[in-house]
Amino acid sequence: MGVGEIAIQNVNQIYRSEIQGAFHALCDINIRLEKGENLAIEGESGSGKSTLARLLIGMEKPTSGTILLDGEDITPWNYRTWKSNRKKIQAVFQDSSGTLNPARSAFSNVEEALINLTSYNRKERKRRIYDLMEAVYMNHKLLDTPVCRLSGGEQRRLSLLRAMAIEPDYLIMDEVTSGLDLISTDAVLTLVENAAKLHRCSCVFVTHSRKDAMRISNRIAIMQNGRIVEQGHLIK
Ligand SMILES: Nc1ncnc2c1ncn2[C@@H]1O[C@H](COP(=O)(O)OP(=O)(O)OP(=O)(O)O)[C@@H](O)[C@H]1O
Repeated sequence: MGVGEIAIQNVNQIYRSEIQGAFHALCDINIRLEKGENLAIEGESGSGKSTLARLLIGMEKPTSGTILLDGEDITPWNYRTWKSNRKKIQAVFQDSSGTLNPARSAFSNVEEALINLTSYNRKERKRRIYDLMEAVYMNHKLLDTPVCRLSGGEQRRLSLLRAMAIEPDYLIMDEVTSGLDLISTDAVLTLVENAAKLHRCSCVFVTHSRKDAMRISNRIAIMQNGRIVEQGHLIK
């Protein structure tokens, strides 16, 4: 198994509570993704899409099963292992409050990731941030603005831009286009398309929108009640 491949094998996620008892949020999930492939995970609300995304980035551990990145089982990884792999795998969620520092400027939020995870010098960092701002149709003037004063859509684009700036091997996106207007949606999808082509980054794209899935993905898995009910290649 090479760099950029994902194998999700017999994964189950069971939540237990006193009121509900055992709830199977994910049942026997099996997905294999080759390097540079883009997988859309589509399904109705509550079908388990975000749960699967959380497992892929170590926010939760599965009840059973294995998840292999580059052939390595990530399920036993602890906080330190995840931290040392931040360059490899990046995630963007609908709510960007967990990834961006609201008090700091847009520029310093992105630059911090570049300082920590790449070897770009100051001039290269600035160039990269300006180029990516253009790619997502964001005005350079916003770079000096504290994140807390950006709109929800701008914050989402900024966190995507931040994740892509460091050119990860894997990019996990959960509902990154929901609630955005048509122009912003187009900008986000174009950026994802280009990143996948240029860096051969493997993307997992959680969405409700078949149209968005068709545009940027070559594979699709459709979920229902915690199970994958259909899986295959998208023909464009
Ligand atoms: N920590 C938890 N404890 C108990 N149940 C949970 C937990 N997290 C998720 N669930 C349940 O698991 C199911 C799947 O949730 P999930 O968020 O993965 O769905 P989704 O397909 O992403 O939905 P949406 O499209 O609305 O975001 C839901 O019924 C949810 O209530």
